[in-house]
Amino acid sequence: MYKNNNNRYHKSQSRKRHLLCNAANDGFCLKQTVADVITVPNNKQNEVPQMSFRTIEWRDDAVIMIDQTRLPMEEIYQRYTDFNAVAEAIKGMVVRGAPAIGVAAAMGVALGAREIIADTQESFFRQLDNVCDVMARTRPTAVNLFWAIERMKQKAQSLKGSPLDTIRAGLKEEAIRIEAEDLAICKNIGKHGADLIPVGATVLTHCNAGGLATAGYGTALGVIRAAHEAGKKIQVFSDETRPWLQGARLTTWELMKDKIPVTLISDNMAGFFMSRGEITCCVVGADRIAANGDTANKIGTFSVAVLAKEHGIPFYVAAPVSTLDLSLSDGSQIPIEERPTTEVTHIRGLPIAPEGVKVRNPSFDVTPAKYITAIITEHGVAKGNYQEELAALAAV
Ligand SMILES: CSC[C@@H](O)[C@@H](O)C(=O)COP(=O)(O)O
Repeated sequence: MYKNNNNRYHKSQSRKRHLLCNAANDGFCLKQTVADVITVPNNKQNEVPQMSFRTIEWRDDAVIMIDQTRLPMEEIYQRYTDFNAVAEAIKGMVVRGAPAIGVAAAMGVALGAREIIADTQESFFRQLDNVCDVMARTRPTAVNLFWAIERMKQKAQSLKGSPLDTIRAGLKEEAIRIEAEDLAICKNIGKHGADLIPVGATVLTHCNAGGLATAGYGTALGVIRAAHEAGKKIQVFSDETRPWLQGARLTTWELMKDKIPVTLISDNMAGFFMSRGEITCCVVGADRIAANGDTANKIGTFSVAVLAKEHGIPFYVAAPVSTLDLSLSDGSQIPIEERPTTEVTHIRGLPIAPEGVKVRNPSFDVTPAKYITAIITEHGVAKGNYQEELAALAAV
């Protein structure tokens, strides 16, 4: 048995204020009424002073997430108190990016634990398993989601026998801890990766592996941020990343906010700029990395990696060790999500293809390890023998 209640905060860029809206309607802010005014990037438990936006946070027993379906046109913060709605938000890309959906799933489990009405431990744990299953069915490729759910299950098990409110409080603390750790992890990825970026480099990135895809700072963009903070005077080329346009909408938005020089290109332009010597290196994120280094990331990453190899350009993957799936010997075993065909046939509701056309929409591809110059993690950099080096980094 669960309770349900969700709200939405709207930061109108023109009016510069935040509105609390009822999320039970169809999702268009114009129809919503002003119920409250808040300052959004503000969590006393875990300040993120250097980020000008907040991807996800636990506040006042609710999960607040920036709505990534609306960026860059509107900066809207959704408020969730129901785990089913968090699951829908993950599926619907309100929150996205492997580490960020891990944090969202953990917070969803913590919300679910609060919603459970149970007389016995058995009933509580049975219902908690159901909450975890709902979270696990959201998106199949990013292993961070399953890693975070497993961590929440282990936390609950460690508190088994305690009063249910103690277990609920423990789960909330664990979810907040996962978020805080993710930010620290991204900073360390940045530290390890920045050395690989030459002074004055033009760095190509694909999709969004930034603060929006994590608890803040980012993985690939964490490396770029750290190089920028070190004064290396770099610039970024951002692939638009069809069909969902994470590069055009999100990477450009967050880099421009941070005043890191960025140029938007369409996906089919990468080879042109590489052939002219205008790209120094590539840095991308990852959704799942197999034991041999094969890496699943946003669809189109593989093509960029092949082009980079052809032009002798280093191709780096930046990811936390929670993205490693050492149970898989190679990338052929990574499950690839296929998303709705309308993401390909439509842009913002407008059709761009004939009605009824046959469509495929795999959301990720796998880049074989041979195309990857190095994998940058928070524990260090693997280059060469991924089998051994990734296992060693995971064991730190
Ligand atoms: C730090 S995020 C790494 C990856 O999750 C990212 O590159 C990516 O592919 C995101 O895909 P998305 O479908 O937007 O969730």
